[in-house]
Formats: sequence, C-alpha cells, structure tokens
Amino acid sequence: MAFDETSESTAPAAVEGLAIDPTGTPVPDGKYSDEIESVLIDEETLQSRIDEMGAEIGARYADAEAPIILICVLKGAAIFLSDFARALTVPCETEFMAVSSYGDSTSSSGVVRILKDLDRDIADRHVVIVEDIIDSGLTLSWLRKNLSTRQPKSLEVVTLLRKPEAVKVEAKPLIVGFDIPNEFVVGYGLDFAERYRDLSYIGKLHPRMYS
Ligand SMILES: O=P(O)(O)OC[C@H]1O[C@H](OP(=O)(O)OP(=O)(O)O)[C@H](O)[C@@H]1O
Ligand code: HPA
Ligand SMILES: [Mg+2]
Repeated sequence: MAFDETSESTAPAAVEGLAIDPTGTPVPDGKYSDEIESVLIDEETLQSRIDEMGAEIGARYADAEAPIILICVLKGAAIFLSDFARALTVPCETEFMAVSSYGDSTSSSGVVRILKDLDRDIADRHVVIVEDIIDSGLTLSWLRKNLSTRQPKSLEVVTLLRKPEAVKVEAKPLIVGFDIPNEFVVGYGLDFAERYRDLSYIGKLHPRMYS
C-alpha cells in the first residue's frame, strides 16, 4: 500500500459525514427516558452506518501486510470501537489509550491529559485512531502529534461523530460517521459527568440536567 511517510492524513480533502436532522425523534421508554430531551441518532441508524464505515475502511486496508492497529480513545470511544472492530472487513488488533479534557464539564478544558498510555510499540505498523467525537478537535490534534512521534507506518483517524461548527483544529479524519449540530450530546459511549455512556442511541440531554 502507498501511504504518506508524514503524520498527515492521506484522506481526500472533503470527508463526508451523514448530515443529521436536528429535530430529533421521540425518546424511547427505558432508562434515562425522562432525562433525555430528544434522540439525535437512533440505534438502527448508528449500526447501519458503522457497518458501512467498516466496509469502507476495510477496503482501504485490503492489501495491508499485517493487521491494522485500532487505538481506542477511552473512555468515550469504547462502545464505538467494539462495533467498528467487528464491522471492519480486514483483521485488526485493538489497543487502548485513555485521555481526558472535558472532565465533568460540557466544554473542553483545552488541556489533554494521558490517563493511560499504550501498552505496546506501534512503530512500523498501520495505526487507526478510533474516536467517538471530534468537537473542538483539540484532543485528536494532540493525540496525532503524540502518536506520530512513535513512528507508525501510517496514522489515520476514524470518528463516529463530528461537529463541523465547533471544530477549531482540523483533525483530518479518514471517515466521519455523522456530522451533527453544535450541541452537547450523550449516549453510545459519550458522557455527561460519566453518565449516559450506556445508552444505545445518541441523544440530547434535557437542559435541566446541566444545572
Ligand atoms: O474535540 P474535542 O473538543 O477535544 O472533544 C473530543 C473528546 O472529548 C471527549 O473526551 P473526554 O475528555 O470527555 O473524555 P472521555 O472520553 O473519557 O469522556 C471525547 O470522547 C473526545 O475524546
Ligand atoms: O457533545 C459531547 N458530548 C459528550 N462528550 C463530548 N466531548 C466532546 N464533545 C462532547
Ligand atoms: Mg467525556
């Protein structure tokens, strides 16, 4: 495969995410139903898009000589990683790194902290960072710089969500699952103060939950 030697993405300039209708659908009965204002992306839509992403990224690495390494950015990307790894049509290995910049707030502190580093060397391997969301882009930009110093053969980014209106630093993902409005969302791995990661859909929190 022909990959750039640099840490820059080899993705085409325009990365399309499915645009999401901000009106939302009714919240299903179940846990947290009185705390969620609306559903932004339901479970079925999420799963079918992740299947497409797995096929698209798989085709890109079809000729890779060794399994690609997926780096899951904990904690938010854990649930996406588990579905994406299974949807991916080529072999992969999974590694985990924990970073945090939001803490219990709905806006980035701007300071990215490593809470858990990789357990192994990624030199000379094809590496794909798996993120749940690009909001300001600060986390990924920091992570890309950090990982590129470890001499991977290639370094790319896959993200489930992106907020185009919020991005301050371009993270140049290979693929975006969904482009969403500039609102704080929860579910499918994404939290507010550690809650709601265990929802099967992406939703908007009721504003009273922030106060
Ligand atoms: O583009 P940015 O503005 O940097 O935001 C994106 C990052 O913020 C969230 O992580 P968080 O710090 O909340 O940690 P968590 O994954 O453990 O919830 C999210 O999971 C991304 O990693
Ligand atoms: O909208 C969001 N929700 C949850 N976590 C996040 N981290 C960045 N943006 C978000
Ligand atoms: Mg968080």
